[in-house]
Amino acid sequence: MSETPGFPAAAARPGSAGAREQAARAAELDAADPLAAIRDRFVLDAAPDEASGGAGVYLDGNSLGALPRAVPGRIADVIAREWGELRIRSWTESGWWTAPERIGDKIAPLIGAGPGRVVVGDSTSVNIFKAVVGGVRMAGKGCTEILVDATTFPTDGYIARSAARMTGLAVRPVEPGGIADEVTERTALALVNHVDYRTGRLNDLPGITHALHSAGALAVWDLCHSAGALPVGLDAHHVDLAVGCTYKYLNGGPGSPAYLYIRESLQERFESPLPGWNSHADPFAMEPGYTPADGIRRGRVGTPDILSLLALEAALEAWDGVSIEAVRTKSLALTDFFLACVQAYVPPDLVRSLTPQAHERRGSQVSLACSPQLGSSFGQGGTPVAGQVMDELIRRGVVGDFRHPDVLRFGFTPLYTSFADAERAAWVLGEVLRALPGVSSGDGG
Ligand SMILES: Cc1ncc(COP(=O)(O)O)c(C=O)c1O
Ligand SMILES: Nc1c(O)cccc1C(=O)C[C@H](N)C(=O)O
Repeated sequence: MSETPGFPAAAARPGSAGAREQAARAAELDAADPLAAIRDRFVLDAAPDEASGGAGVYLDGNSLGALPRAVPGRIADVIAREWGELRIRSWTESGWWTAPERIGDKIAPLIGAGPGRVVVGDSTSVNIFKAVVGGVRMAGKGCTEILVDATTFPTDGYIARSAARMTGLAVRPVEPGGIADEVTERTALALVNHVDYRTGRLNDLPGITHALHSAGALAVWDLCHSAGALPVGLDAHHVDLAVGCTYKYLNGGPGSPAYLYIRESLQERFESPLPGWNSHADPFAMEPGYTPADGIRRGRVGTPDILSLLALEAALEAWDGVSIEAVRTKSLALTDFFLACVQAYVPPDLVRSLTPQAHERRGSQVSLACSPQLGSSFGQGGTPVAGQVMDELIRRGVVGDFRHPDVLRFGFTPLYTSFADAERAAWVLGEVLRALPGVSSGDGG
């Protein structure tokens, strides 16, 4: 392990009383964890280990989920047998043609949707386009604007602006907490992130959806950072349209296809802005005129990305026998415990949690703002130190990520993250921060 300039080599971990207490608590929590055995369904590094200095704490499942063990064998079979031997017959005999709806129905219970309401395919960005233009086409004639979450992941804003230009509407950015006050009878829809990608704040999906409906507007939710991490309740809260990716907490793999949810009672009115032949009522009639399919199939576009789709289907087997409620319970316990360990191990005032303390406002990540006012060797011209801190954490085996300008993000995937992982990550963070110039170095804990 080569050293990062400015950071000493990782020291052997001293056994202070505080650290022993947190490590013992982690062991207790792991022993009592009903989801602990699910970790074996994933390919991960060996568990943190005191003797070796600990390797492999993966806290970036909110960007790219870990590999489920069921995927490689399934994909090998798809390639060798379904493609290699059956070839074109697999569209029917191996169920390739119906995979987008079949896999949509497997995701549906995780986001509180009944069967026939979710279709898998295309990227989240493309599905945002379908949902926003499709939503505007269903909105009242006098509508002049689309509200967009002012703190949104950028792709949503970019696409909403383009969709607005194409439909003659304006985009107005609004903080999610202000939507109930800002929505008017001229609002066609609001596009909102369920969990904020930077801070991990969980927005009030039931309340915001209700406020939008009261003003006659549609609610379009981006579930990228909530699906697979917490209950969403799409049907129960009468959400109109929703999109989300499958490569984060659903562990579908890099670039795995996204999904589109259309409320059942709206499906008949949904007019896709991308009416490709897969969404036609009779695709193999190959008629020049377009007639949309009934039901959720009208959310499809063109030929599905079969290898990625079937990798996702195998990945979803990791959910067999797991309830999303149990995942939420563990997620909150993990993030509570991580925050407690950060408080115990990190010298005061070096980091500040951007993630809400309140459980009802917290997603499944912890974002820590890392102060820019540290030693000059770390902050050239006022550049925050957080990026270098994350580089050093990764070098020491704790993988989170960094978002500009000063955010350290740690994602907790309850299917495979242990309490020992959380404790180890907080310890290493404290160690890295104590090594910064001008920070007094105790042994933490
Ligand atoms: C909230 C949100 N929406 C959309 C995306 C990305 O969409 P796409 O998969 O099309 O790149 C991300 C992350 O990449 C995201 O965090
Ligand atoms: N989608 C990503 C990608 O293709 C490459 C690297 C990262 C990502 C991400 O998922 C970013 C992520 N949505 C975020 O929350 O920052």
